[in-house]
Amino acid sequence: MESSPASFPRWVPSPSPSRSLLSPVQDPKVEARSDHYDSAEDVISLSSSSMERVFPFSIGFKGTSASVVEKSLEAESATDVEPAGSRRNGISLTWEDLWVGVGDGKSGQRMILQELTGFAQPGEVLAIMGPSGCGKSTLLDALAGRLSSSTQQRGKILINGRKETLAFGTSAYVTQDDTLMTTLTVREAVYYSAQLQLPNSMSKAAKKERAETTIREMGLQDSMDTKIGGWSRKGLSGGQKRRVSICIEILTRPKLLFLDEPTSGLDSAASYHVMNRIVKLAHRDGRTNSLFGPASNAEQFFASNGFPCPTLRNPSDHYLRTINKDFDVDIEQGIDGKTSTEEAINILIRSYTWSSREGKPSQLHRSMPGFDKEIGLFFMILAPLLAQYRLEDQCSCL
Ligand SMILES: Nc1ncnc2c1ncn2[C@@H]1O[C@H](COP(=O)(O)OP(=O)(O)OP(=O)(O)O)[C@@H](O)[C@H]1O
Repeated sequence: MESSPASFPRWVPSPSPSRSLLSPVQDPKVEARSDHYDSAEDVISLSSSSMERVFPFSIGFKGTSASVVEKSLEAESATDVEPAGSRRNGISLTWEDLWVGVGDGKSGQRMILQELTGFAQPGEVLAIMGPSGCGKSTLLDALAGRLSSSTQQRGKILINGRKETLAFGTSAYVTQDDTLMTTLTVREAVYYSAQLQLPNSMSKAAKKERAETTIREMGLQDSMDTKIGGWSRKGLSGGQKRRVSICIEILTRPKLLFLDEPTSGLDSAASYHVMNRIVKLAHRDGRTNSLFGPASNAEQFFASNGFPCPTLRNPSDHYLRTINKDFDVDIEQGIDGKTSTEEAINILIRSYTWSSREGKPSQLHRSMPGFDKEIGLFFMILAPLLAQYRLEDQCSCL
């Protein structure tokens, strides 16, 4: 019996990064290239809402005084829920010609990211997809200004088209690793965090209410009084811990939210609900059209290059299968019985480079001289697909 692919649930992709909060790398080359973007088409963004926590963007971050933070938070609490479609407080994020490298132990440098360009706009949820180790976390770390000091970065990262400092609390980052106090209950962890993060102008009762609402939003109402637990004492499951981490980060309704694998450890229903909630938070500040085009373009892109998604296969799985060459040694026949992964990657890179030069997928994209295949593949997937893979498109398929 044959079923329609549309009747099958699709995997909800999850963004990534994971490292500790560190000072941004101050690269003189980056500083020197801090032009403004004039065109709306030259802009990107992630999700949205409002407030809290340091956002050490790699360009121009100078820190923000507590009073500014407080004002920002107070203003936010006054307009906590904005009408759907409003982009008034949204943040657009653009990155262009972004390079990140690390020392290779000798005197050279190994590039992790090369010449990446993209954007995210308010009200949008973008998913970054790519094989393990291709640099997804590094990209998000770079965008969030969290690259470790052992890395070097150059390129432009612009906020609302400008080299700008975000007020404290404007962005939040849910890391891959859950760093939670194991002895606290869910209610305590989220409430204490609300007390620390939310402005003094909010009453204790309002903070408590915000904490409990957020816990419910993440479907943790039945675990409110469960201790988080750790290796010595079992408490929450891994997926529940992920949700507590997300709760803590969205308490303040940040305008820019970076999530590193927010659904790891969650079953498909929980993944759907968590992502659905995140999408709703993003929509609170307004839905925008991605210049990279809708997620469905990805299917067309792969199909037109000779790699159509087979019936009943999840498209996201198909893309990753097509470009992941880590296990090529196990694949004798190539991905379609004749083409090797290496060849498939080259075909996709050439096609994307050509189409971008023709101005098709992205006017932001520049020619990519000298980028290696791994990075090319990363760019291929990250720029046209990653940035295109909007969660609302995914969710609507579920
Ligand atoms: N600070 C660093 N020093 C040295 N190498 C690094 C550093 N940061 C990242 N790398 C390397 O860069 C590559 C990309 O790492 P990254 O964590 O960004 O990949 P990823 O796509 O997020 O992988 P995964 O999906 O498996 O989490 C890896 O080979 C990693 O070892």
